[in-house]
Amino acid sequence: EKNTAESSEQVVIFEEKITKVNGEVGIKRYQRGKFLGKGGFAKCYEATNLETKKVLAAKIIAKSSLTKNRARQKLISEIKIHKSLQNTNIVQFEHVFEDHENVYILLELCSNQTLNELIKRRKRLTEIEVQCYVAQIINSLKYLHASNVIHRDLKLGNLFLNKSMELKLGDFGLATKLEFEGEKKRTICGTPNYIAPEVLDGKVGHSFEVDVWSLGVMIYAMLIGKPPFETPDVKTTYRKIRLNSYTFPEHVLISDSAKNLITRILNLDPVKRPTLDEIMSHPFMNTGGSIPKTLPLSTLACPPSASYNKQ
Ligand SMILES: CC[C@@H]1C(=O)N(C)c2cncnc2N1C1CCCC1
Repeated sequence: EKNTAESSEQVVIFEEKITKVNGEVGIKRYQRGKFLGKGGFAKCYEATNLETKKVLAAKIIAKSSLTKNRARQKLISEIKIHKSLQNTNIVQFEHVFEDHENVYILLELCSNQTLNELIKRRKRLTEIEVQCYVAQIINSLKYLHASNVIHRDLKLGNLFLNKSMELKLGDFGLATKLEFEGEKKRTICGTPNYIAPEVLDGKVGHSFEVDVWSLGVMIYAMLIGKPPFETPDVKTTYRKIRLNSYTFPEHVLISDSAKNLITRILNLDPVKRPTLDEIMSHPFMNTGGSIPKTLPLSTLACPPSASYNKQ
């Protein structure tokens, strides 16, 4: 028969041996689909649960890449925290299992990639679109902080978009859970453009306010097209962050309420930054279409942002 590429392409299955409660041994099979890309130590693919036909996103981490204890601890922490979360604006953690070679993490599929790709394509978003994405980010952060979890790596590349362009916060590799009231964290971590000044300072310790800082950086990046402190060199970026040195470029028109909100959030003093509720009730989040105050957030229909799906 015609030896076309399809027929020679081998079907890759990864399977999980499960022992049911009654002691019976069963097998769960997943068919590996298209390559989604690399994420840290992981190779990511679409994966179909052959029983339920549900298509998921699989992060496959070779155990051989987990020799260093730091990488192992990070993965264990990511799984422990992400597994415990359930929110409409957080990537759903579906399942995790391992075999001799790999660890398999199965997550909710977000087929419209991330806000990072959207900004790269569109250059910048309209204020209405930004309000809509910010409302969803705040919804996820209110839940996360109420669960005593700090994300610590908020950036456009960790905000995923599903087929309906709904926003889903993902990648809990740098997240941490606070064990007691008022606990402060000291480990320096995050992505240079989005990292809060107090994390760089390293002496005072940091808490939930670092996620609010990163939200301010993301609002700026969505409206302007690039993050406020971005430079070709990380050390210079850190200096600009510590000096709070950024400007609003003349050629990009943004409203005074947008500038006011960004300025309030990017305060070097964490306690002076607005809370998530204060951001939600800021004029920037309540101008544009006259949305009656009585409508619950969920009915806030987002304006159509062109999705990637061709169909
Ligand atoms: C599976 C890893 C990561 C992710 O976390 N989610 C939720 C996701 C969900 N849907 C598609 N891709 C996703 N990714 C991409 C894959 C390559 C880089 C990041």
